[in-house]
Amino acid sequence: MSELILRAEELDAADALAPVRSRFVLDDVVYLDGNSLGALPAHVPDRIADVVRREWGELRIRSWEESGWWTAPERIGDRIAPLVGAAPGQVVVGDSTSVNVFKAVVAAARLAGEERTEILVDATTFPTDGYIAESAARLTGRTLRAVTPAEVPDALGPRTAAVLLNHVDYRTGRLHDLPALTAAIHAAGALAVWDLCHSAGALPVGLDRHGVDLAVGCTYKYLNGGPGSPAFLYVRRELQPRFDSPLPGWNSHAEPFGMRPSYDPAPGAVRGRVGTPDILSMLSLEAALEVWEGVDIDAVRAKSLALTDFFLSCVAEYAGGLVESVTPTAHGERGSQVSLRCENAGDVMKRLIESGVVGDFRPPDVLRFGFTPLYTSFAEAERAARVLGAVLKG
Ligand SMILES: Cc1ncc(COP(=O)(O)O)c(C=O)c1O
Ligand SMILES: Nc1c(O)cccc1C(=O)C[C@H](N)C(=O)O
Repeated sequence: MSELILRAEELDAADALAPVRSRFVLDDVVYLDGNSLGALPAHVPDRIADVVRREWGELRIRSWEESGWWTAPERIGDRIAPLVGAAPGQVVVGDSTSVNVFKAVVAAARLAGEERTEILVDATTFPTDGYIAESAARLTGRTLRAVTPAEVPDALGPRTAAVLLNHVDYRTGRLHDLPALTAAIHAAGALAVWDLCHSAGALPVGLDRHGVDLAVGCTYKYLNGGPGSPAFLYVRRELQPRFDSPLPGWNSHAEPFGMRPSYDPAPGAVRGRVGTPDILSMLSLEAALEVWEGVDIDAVRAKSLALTDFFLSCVAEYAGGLVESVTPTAHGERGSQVSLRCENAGDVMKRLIESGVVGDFRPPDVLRFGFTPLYTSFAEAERAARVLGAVLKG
């Protein structure tokens, strides 16, 4: 047996998170795409069957109150809050990430005041954030400038209203320095809006500690909420009274059943709600979050770094010289994925998937491998690198 296989066995035997894997539905496939769609937690189907059959089928309309449907967005927000370092009452769940990016950027521009005429957006962002920021800028009468996160400190100035950044780059897996960038944005008098899609559930974020103003994130990646599960929006407590939503639907009204013609926003995170929540998806997410019972996000981070370190050393052994890592080696700059560049990456990923290793391909030449510490083992990291080496050597 190779040394790396033995090493993987030792690492798995010493892994305190290893038992959490049994909380998920998994098979023999090495699933390294949890950074796109997390695996199914085993108890979710029964919970959803109960929601459909009993809460909807039998209780019907009564469930809005009796089954806690009405308050699900803020209740589930409070369940996500500790994972992203937020005290209760600041996170609300609902809508897609894209819609929440829109709410957050428009609200940030409004909070910044009219004399601040420019919004900065991460030039390396997942495209939806760029599209939405452009529209938000146009609607609020601001100009939009795309800069890389490294260029942000120099681009800031008295005209900057808000800056929209990704915590982890979806393509390279680079972790950006949220504390330092947030501090620089604040020093310029602007607001910091963070997209946590690739960090929520993968590493500690520390939203409150670092004074982040607004943040959004999806729940179908490392939070395993299921395909299209609702996103979350964080609004820092001090900003909530002035948070002026561009989508002030009736669910965010102080008295939604008052059916008043004029809008009076609810206090707190509820102000980030819009319309009727997607209850089936929302309650799937709530059930999925139970896998975090007894799990410490710092332990998740430690395992994530150990997994990606180990995978990189296995890649060096099995595929050295055939791929180039575009993910930083420094721990402080790495999220929970490894991105490797190679020729014909699209075809390579197809062959990997046929061989039982699922990652994904992002144009033009990146193979992405996401490591979900709740269910990925070191043996799987070794096997993925070994199969990659075999595929590349043809
Ligand atoms: C950084 C980032 N933002 C946003 C999204 C997606 O937004 P939505 O949930 O609206 O599809 C993704 C991935 O899909 C993403 O990686
Ligand atoms: N949101 C997705 C979807 O609806 C279909 C397929 C993939 C996705 C993704 O999550 C893509 C992902 N954000 C990425 O980092 O590429």
